[in-house]
Amino acid sequence: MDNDIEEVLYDQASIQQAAQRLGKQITEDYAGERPLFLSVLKGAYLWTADLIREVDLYAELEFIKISSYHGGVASTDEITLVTDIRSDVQNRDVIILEDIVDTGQSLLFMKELLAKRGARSIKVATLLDKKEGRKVEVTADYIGFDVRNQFVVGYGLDYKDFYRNLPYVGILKKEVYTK
Ligand SMILES: O=P(O)(O)OC[C@H]1O[C@H](OP(=O)(O)OP(=O)(O)O)[C@H](O)[C@@H]1O
Ligand code: HPA
Repeated sequence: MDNDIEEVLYDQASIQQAAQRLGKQITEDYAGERPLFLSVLKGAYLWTADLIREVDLYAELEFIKISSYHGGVASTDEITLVTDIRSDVQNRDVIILEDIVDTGQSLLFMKELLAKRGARSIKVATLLDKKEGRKVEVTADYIGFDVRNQFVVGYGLDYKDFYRNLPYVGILKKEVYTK
């Protein structure tokens, strides 16, 4: 798998540091509150595990699964809710956990869904923010790293459902997805 990677951008140690930085920030910002962390599967599973352990709050964790990509590098405008949560988000302070915000369409979908269900506040903690990729206007509140407009994989992020288990985030070689 390593041979398919052009460049390693963030190794496990830097991701750990980002989780510590954001976890501390969230702990301060939500002092005395009981936020609901909503992790967006599949991509956010590793980042969720890292970040949540750096948060010193009575926090709940839920997982939701949506799908925006059809296994390739190009995005689609269609987002589908694959697996919903059971808990009630009404009047809750929700923190969405994402691995990456790219076009912003997945995040917008999530924010609209939570707003419709009556969440009291909605914030977003993402490992990666690819601002140049935006097709819709949406912002993240807690950002691990800003990435350039390149296709990245690893640490939860996939290409055709592979590479999620790489212990770092890296740029996928172009020839891998153009061949
Ligand atoms: O900002 P966007 O362009 O919408 O892209 C970001 C979303 O795309 C990826 O999920 P994907 O739908 O590929 O599912 P996955 O998490 O199961 O890989 C990623 O995990 C984000 O949720
Ligand atoms: O760069 C990316 N890599 C993997 N999945 C993604 N989903 C949106 N952007 C990306």
